Amino acid sequence: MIRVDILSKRYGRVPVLGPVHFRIAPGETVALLGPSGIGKSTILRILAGIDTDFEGCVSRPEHMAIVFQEPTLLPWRSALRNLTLANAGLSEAAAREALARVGLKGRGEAFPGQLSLGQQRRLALARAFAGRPELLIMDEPFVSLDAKTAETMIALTETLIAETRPATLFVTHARAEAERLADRILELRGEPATLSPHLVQTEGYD
Ligand SMILES: Nc1ncnc2c1ncn2[C@@H]1O[C@H](COP(=O)(O)OP(=O)(O)OP(=O)(O)O)[C@@H](O)[C@H]1O
Repeated sequence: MIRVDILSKRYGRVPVLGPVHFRIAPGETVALLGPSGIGKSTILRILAGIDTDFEGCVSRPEHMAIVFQEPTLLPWRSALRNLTLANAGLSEAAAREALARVGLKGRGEAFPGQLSLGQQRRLALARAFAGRPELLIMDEPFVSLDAKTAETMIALTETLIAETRPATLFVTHARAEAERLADRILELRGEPATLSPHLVQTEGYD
């Protein structure tokens, strides 16, 4: 069980988050929804352990993967090496299989700069799922894509989540996207931001 218990988060003197408490069960997909600037990415960074400067505590599994808005690939490494370097113990055969799963069969030797942006995003997804993480964190992975590419990516993510079943927290502005992918939606509101009470399901979570 992943536990996030944030009492408060400030940047300097500015309070950004008030009390934010939620749990994510193994295999559950949770969407974090809210307007721009409310603190969604801040919560992801706290959950990922990238930001430790907050009041509260977080408990998460060690084995996690993060998909950022931009693909954040190593430009001087091949697609294959991007997968094996990020996932210790991943065999070359398994990495090739992971590339094939996202439609990049035969592109293992290509460098990120030789792939289109849509292909780079698919490579970033393959990298995240190939290691079979217990926790998957995604920060607006479908933003600023054309409608067709976004649809392909969402469908692919749905399939990979169904196959791999990590506990997933993903950030989005788009309610339709949240409703489609998530088992549960958490919505941030207010200043400093807290979770909108009527949307938070606590039953069954201690
Ligand atoms: N490193 C930082 N220093 C100071 N303020 C910051 C920092 N990072 C974020 N903020 C501020 O904290 C607030 C929350 O930012 P955050 O990026 O978490 O919002 P968000 O909901 O993810 O926004 P968006 O949907 O636009 O990505 C914003 O007002 C932002 O300006």
